Amino acid sequence: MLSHTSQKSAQTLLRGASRCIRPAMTTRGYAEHARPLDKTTTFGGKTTVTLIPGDGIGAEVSESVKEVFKAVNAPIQWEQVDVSGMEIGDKHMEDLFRESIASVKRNKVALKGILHTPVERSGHQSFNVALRQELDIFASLTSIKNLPGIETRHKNVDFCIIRENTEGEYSGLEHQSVNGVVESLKIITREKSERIAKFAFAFALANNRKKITCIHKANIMKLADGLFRNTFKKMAENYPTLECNDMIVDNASMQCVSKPQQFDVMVMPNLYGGILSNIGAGLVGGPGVVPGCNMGNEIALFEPGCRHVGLDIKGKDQANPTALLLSAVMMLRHLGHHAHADLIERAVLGVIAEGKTRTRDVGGDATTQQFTRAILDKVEQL
Ligand SMILES: NC(=O)C1=CN([C@@H]2O[C@H](COP(=O)(O)OP(=O)(O)OC[C@H]3O[C@@H](n4cnc5c(N)ncnc54)[C@H](O)[C@@H]3O)[C@@H](O)[C@H]2O)C=CC1
Ligand SMILES: O=C(O)CCC(=O)C(=O)O
Ligand SMILES: [Mg+2]
Repeated sequence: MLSHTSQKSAQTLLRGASRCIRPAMTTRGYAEHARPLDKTTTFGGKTTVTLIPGDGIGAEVSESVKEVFKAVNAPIQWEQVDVSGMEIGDKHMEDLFRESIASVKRNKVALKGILHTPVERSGHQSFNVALRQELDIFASLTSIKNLPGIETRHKNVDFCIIRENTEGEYSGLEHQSVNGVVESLKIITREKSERIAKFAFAFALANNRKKITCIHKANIMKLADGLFRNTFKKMAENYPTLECNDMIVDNASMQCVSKPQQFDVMVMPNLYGGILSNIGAGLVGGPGVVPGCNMGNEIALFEPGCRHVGLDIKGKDQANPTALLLSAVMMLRHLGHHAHADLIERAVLGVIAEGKTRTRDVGGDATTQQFTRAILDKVEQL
């Protein structure tokens, strides 16, 4: 049984989850999450969505999404905020960051690229992480699925990574107690472990998934990951129809690259999600093809599932826009625009399956613009 206070928050969450998650009705079986649609900003049949292109390849792949949305007449009005994580300490950027948060809070739905966080500077919190914490978009979802046409070592890969998005190793609490000794705090709370476990089970049921694996390192972090794992196990008692197991993160990484078909839904603390979503992306074609989203009780923010900035190819017209396009497809489904979502998805997957026009990351030589053009042509044919 859950404690009294936890029961209360679990009940709140239950209400949130039941309205937050609707069954998938998708051609690819992507999760469809939803928040009450009446809270979106909709005028004249168009829903206003915050667009944060981000750094690196963000501008180019966002351009691709905008072109495709225009071609299919998707009922979306973009509210674009060009915030960047590159300019540390810049007052204008801090203002834009606040503006992006205000915009997402207002619109409740966003599409986002990735903001860069320089490794070498201290005293600068990642805008990506700050955004997730401030908006309390606590559940990160990455869909790892083979795309027909992209040759991979493993076939029939289809699993979802659900990652706690607001605490754990990303708490940003570090200090040097004495010179040469750094303490970095990982925060795991029962409340947030319960809400992510609850989310994962509700998600699995709503999306006709059969099995949930909790990933942890409770053999070493007995208190922190022990709490995460025990909370998951308690929650599992409420879901007798779902098969549950747990796995240490080291083994899970090995299992992922050797027998990925054993996984269906995986739930885990923050950093393990970052690592496993990257391993997962490697299984199915790389960061350019994996979509994702971040869900809160009211806000949904869609962004590429393994969150790469791509500074090295910025402005070179080489980026694969598929990850952002498929994230945008998830967003359209979230908003109930199924016909537009299906059309874009069929066009994107159709071009990939044909294999004539492919970006370099998946073995071709097409530019971002050529790949986008091929999708637009495909839309015309469908
Ligand atoms: N460095 C940062 O500022 C941030 C890093 N991260 C995380 O750190 C990890 C590694 O990040 P980085 O080293 O910055 O990786 P990165 O952004 O340099 O990406 C790695 C490689 O994948 C390629 N790539 C990524 N997306 C692509 C696309 N759509 N099309 C074609 N090629 C693409 C890049 O060009 C690059 O060669 C990731 O897991 C990411 O989630 C997350 C947010 C910010
Ligand atoms: O924002 C960052 O700099 C890193 C965040 C990260 O690793 C992630 O979003 O997966
Ligand atoms: Mg990461």
